[in-house]
Amino acid sequence: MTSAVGAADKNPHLPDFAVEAVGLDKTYAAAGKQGAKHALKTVDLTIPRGSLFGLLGPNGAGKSTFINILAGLVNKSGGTARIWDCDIDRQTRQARAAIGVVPQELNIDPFFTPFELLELQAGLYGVPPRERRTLEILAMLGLSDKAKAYARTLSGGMRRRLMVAKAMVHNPPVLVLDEPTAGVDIELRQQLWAQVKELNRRGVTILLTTHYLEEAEELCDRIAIINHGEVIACDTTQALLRKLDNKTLTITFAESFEAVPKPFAEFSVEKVGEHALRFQYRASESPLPRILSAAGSAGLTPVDVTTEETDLEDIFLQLTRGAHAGAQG
Ligand SMILES: Nc1ncnc2c1ncn2[C@@H]1O[C@H](COP(=O)(O)OP(=O)(O)OP(=O)(O)O)[C@@H](O)[C@H]1O
Repeated sequence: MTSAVGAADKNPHLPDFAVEAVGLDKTYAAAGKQGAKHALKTVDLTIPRGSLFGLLGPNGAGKSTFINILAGLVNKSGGTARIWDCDIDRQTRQARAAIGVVPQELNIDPFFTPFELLELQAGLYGVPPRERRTLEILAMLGLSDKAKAYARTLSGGMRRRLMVAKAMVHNPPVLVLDEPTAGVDIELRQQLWAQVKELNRRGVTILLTTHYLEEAEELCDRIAIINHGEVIACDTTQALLRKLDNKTLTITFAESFEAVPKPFAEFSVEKVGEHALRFQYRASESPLPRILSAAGSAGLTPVDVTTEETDLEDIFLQLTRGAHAGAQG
């Protein structure tokens, strides 16, 4: 296994993609009164090596299903997936060795110390004692001085970091974090973000699921948005945000009008009520002087102006609404 920490980008033997999923499909069988659930619908997703990739979606979108298939915890119904160039069906052992998963729940045995827990985990993964990096991993996650403390005495933040440490014992080049900051306070969230960025800086490819748009925006260089088991957008964070470079300006006029007056023909504009117009424009433009001069030509007197910025939340809503209507993003 190639060492993730410090893995050089230039190494020609490293794969271009940390994860490649093609046509990944999952239907959970019906159980009791619950009907069958088509949770993943032929998902194609590639995660470039070295990226900090966010899988964003509302509850029940299929995020956990996707990562649990990669982790070997859920059997897929169709499609293929490769982790670090190893097929999860045909090279199962290598694929598993290439991935570390930090689950949502903090399942830590309170009667072990962090050192013991990592040693145990390394044993489970068959890492020979001489290859274990227990102290190094604890240091990397800021837990050196807690190495010999009982886990029950650790703070919530330390426990989260210990979960990350556990997922790193076999030195996987790909680390998956399932909702890493769900229910975590703001200060702790910032700490975890810093830690995740540092791991990524050291060469670990990170895939995280979240339903916090702010988290994806702050941390991730690429984002895929998943809804009802379908990927509805996948792009660099910057490109997604550019799509959001969208502002709305509403001007209320003293006069009423029946249709959008002619001088506003050059704008993307709609009439709202008897007296107001709503303009859509790119945040990078500043159309207000032109709009006001058009208002002058139309003989209208502005009496109120409001603006709204579109953010990731809006695009997310737009896209997910589109998906409800059966459209593809
Ligand atoms: N073991 C299972 N059996 C049946 N249905 C399941 C099972 N696990 C998940 N599902 C269903 O599959 C769909 C996708 O669930 P999944 O947990 O992958 O979503 P998610 O995006 O991770 O949501 P969350 O953020 O709530 O964890 C949901 O409708 C869920 O109820």
